[in-house]
Amino acid sequence: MPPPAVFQTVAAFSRRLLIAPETAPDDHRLRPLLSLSLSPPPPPPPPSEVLKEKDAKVAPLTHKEEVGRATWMLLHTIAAQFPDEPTRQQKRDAKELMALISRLYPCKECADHFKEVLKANPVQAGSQAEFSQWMCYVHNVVNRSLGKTIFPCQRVNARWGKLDCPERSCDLEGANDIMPNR
Ligand SMILES: Cc1cc2nc3c(=O)[nH]c(=O)nc-3n(C[C@H](O)[C@H](O)[C@H](O)COP(=O)(O)OP(=O)(O)OC[C@H]3O[C@@H](n4cnc5c(N)ncnc54)[C@H](O)[C@@H]3O)c2cc1C
Repeated sequence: MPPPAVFQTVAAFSRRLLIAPETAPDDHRLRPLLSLSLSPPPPPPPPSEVLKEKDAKVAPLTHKEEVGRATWMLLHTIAAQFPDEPTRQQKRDAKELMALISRLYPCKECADHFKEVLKANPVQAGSQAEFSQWMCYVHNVVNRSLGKTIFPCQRVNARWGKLDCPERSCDLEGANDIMPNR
């Protein structure tokens, strides 16, 4: 015998409240802990549909803002991990990295603007502190041009500190380390 109409209404309402409308029904993170559903759960979708839904959720970065945030995260993290006493090669690498970003950054107007920023502010990578302060400075130049808040560079180590890797396994070797200067 089907459940009384009042229960069906409550169950339908609870599903609408507890599961975000744009959420796929199999997204366990957003499923309610307690569902009032009286009907058995729908059968799982065929594997091909699951793939399509997952693909949609991990769509490639397409927005300028997302690419920007991801790039700044990488650049500030590289600067935070940069050796206190870099080798000549590491100093060259830092300059080359920034030059490559200014040529290959996937937003032409951003790349062109960043070339100008680099011309006016040549890379300073004589030490970890110098490189991370320089990175903060040029990020602020971009922030200013976009009307964004200026970041206080004295707080850059608090925002982008050394990675917490076991036994400092993320640290790069520098001129001061066992490996000789390249
Ligand atoms: C090289 C480069 C050039 C770009 N040029 C352009 C452009 O010309 N036009 C455009 O529209 N977009 C450009 N972008 C993207 C833009 O800078 C932002 O990344 C994007 O708009 C998203 O901004 P956001 O406010 O989320 O934070 P973001 O600016 O991406 O910053 C990410 C996080 O870094 C921290 N942060 C902010 N400022 C600093 C700083 N000075 N030092 C250290 N940490 C800081 C904050 O915690 C912030 O949340 C560029 C990105 C890069 C990497």
